[in-house]
Amino acid sequence: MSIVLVGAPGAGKTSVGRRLAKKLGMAFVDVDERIEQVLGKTIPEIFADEGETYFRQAEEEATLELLESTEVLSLGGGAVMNPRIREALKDHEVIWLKVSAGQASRRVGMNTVRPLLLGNVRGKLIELMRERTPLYEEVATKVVETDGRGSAEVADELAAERMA
Ligand SMILES: Nc1ncnc2c1ncn2[C@@H]1O[C@H](COP(=O)(O)OP(=O)(O)O)[C@@H](O)[C@H]1O
Ligand SMILES: O=C(O)C1=C[C@@H](OP(=O)(O)O)[C@@H](O)[C@H](O)C1
Ligand SMILES: [Mg+2]
Repeated sequence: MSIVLVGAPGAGKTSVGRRLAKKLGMAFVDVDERIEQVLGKTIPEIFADEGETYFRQAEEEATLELLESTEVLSLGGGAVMNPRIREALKDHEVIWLKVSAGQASRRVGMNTVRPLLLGNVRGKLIELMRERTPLYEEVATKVVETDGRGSAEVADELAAERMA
């Protein structure tokens, strides 16, 4: 059973997952980073060259495989849209890092690393969250509020609970 981090872009999945795994002495993989390694391209390049449908297929394959083999796994924000991924998550500990659209947009800022947010970052986050919040809720076995808290604090709290 893996520890899996889900939530909107900017929730802190990548940063909290990495720190949590380090504290617990467990292996960590970020699905987006794995996809970038395997395809030899960045996420924005994959979206630009191959399109979102291709990315989602690569995401499904990587996520389902890593769920079987990784101790701590950070998913991409849109992975929960996939019913096969939601089904596979039933066998794991799934931590939903909750964040407001305001905080998430401040965290991800204007950078171009997230192609789906290009243009109006806050508006697009609100839209994504409206669609995905019920799905994060559905798959989560634990919910952690991250607004107003640093990623290190969130990770340290999760690690402490786990080691208690
Ligand atoms: N709790 C937090 N408070 C403030 N900044 C954060 C927090 N969690 C993450 N960040 C910052 O927000 C940005 C996005 O974090 P990241 O871990 O990539 O999120 P995700 O993988 O959920 O999209 C990074 O620059 C990270 O340092
Ligand atoms: O919300 C999404 O659909 C996406 C979120 C990104 O991951 P983060 O949530 O780690 O930013 C990445 O998988 C891709 O850009 C698509
Ligand atoms: Mg991430």
